Amino acid sequence: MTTEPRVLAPSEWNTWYEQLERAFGGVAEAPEERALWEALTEHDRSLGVWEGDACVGTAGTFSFRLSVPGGAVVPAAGVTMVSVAPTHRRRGILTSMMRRQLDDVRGRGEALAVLMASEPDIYGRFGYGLATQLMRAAIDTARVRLSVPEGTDGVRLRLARPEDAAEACEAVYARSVPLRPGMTERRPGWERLPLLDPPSGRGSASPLACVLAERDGRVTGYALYRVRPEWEPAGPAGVVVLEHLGALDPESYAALWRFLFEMDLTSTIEVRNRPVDDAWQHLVSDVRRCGLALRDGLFVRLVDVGAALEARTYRAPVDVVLEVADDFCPWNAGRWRLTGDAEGARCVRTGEAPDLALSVRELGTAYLGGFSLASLAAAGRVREAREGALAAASLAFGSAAAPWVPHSF
Ligand SMILES: CC(=O)SCCNC(=O)CCNC(=O)[C@H](O)C(C)(C)COP(=O)(O)OP(=O)(O)OC[C@H]1O[C@@H](n2cnc3c(N)ncnc32)[C@H](O)[C@@H]1OP(=O)(O)O
Repeated sequence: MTTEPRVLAPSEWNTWYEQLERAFGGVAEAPEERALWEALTEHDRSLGVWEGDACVGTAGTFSFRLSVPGGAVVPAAGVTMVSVAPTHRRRGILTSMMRRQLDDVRGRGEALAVLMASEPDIYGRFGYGLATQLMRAAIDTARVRLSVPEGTDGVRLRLARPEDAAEACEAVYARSVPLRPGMTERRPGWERLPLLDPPSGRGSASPLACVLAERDGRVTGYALYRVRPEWEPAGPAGVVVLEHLGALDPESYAALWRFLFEMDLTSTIEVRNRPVDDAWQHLVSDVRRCGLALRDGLFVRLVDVGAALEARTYRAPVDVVLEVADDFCPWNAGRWRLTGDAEGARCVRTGEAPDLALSVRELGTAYLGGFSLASLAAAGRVREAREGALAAASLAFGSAAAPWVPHSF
């Protein structure tokens, strides 16, 4: 008999995780990767559905702190490790876990839940909206030239072992978090994620390598990368695979990219996950030869509409009444008056006439400023009831930097 989801006991973790691995195809993760996810699992926030001793459903939650427009870093439930046994699919087990999980998140007073989806089609029904995109690229460095700003030559580059450089890289990362919505503060243990480098995950590429940018003896940027040597009849055609890059100023940023561009015996940089507004696009001579591609990134769900809309700031003054539909979390449904600007915001229940009507999913999509309310309205997903309200709110919800999540979870 299938029971309701219940909280995971630490001793059950192996059985629970085996169910997750099976649902993803049954290929066992490398021991070091498994060990890291075990260490990061928050047992008291992880749910299992059991049939006797057999685990048939899993869902985890990480206690993230997420950057939102305006620079505040706020609690957010990071939904993860979701699976249902192939023998038990499509009979409502995921729905029961989503129900319990969102009730728990609400009980903890977290206004946001976020996730990265294995398939984008799954989570809209639970009120999650696609809020960020990530950029991929394959840059033809044999044809594309890079122009760097003045001062770049003053940046010193130094190779380091990734483990030895981790503390300095993390310090750069930490300073970037409030500057870009969607980034998460790294809680203890998470600094190991960018260093994860199991041989089975490298393909024919090298182990992870690290280059540091330094100015006046201070680390001002880093890149974690691999090299995949390849040879063609006409000569070398190696690939630089960029895993992570962070920099505190334009010169350090450009010096790191120049390093990647000029690597001997390579002619491509493979970019796996960068923000859509990443600045290297303005340094290259021919963006068309950079093989740009977009993919869905973070999905956001407002668990408490009022608290979530008050947690961020707004690029322009806004005063708007939102009529929100929310079937899965009905405590959010109804009218909210949002007033705010770049300094702060208030969002309270109201009985006034609505200016915009939308579902909580659209609010999630617009929340980090990565997609505009105007584009959602053009798709018929936001309805304007007062002329001018859409343009004003759309402007206010924007973000100076495109929201982005630097890693999967
Ligand atoms: C954040 C993360 O961890 S993402 C990882 C998600 N996990 C995976 O992709 C692993 C492989 N897949 C699975 O384990 C399962 O198929 C799950 C978890 C995706 C779905 O579990 P189920 O218990 O079958 O879902 P459930 O029966 O509750 O379905 C609820 C609704 O979602 C729909 N649905 C479920 N899975 C999918 C899917 N992959 N694509 C589209 N719709 C889906 C169902 O059709 C159903 O729709 P309805 O309400 O209109 O009838």
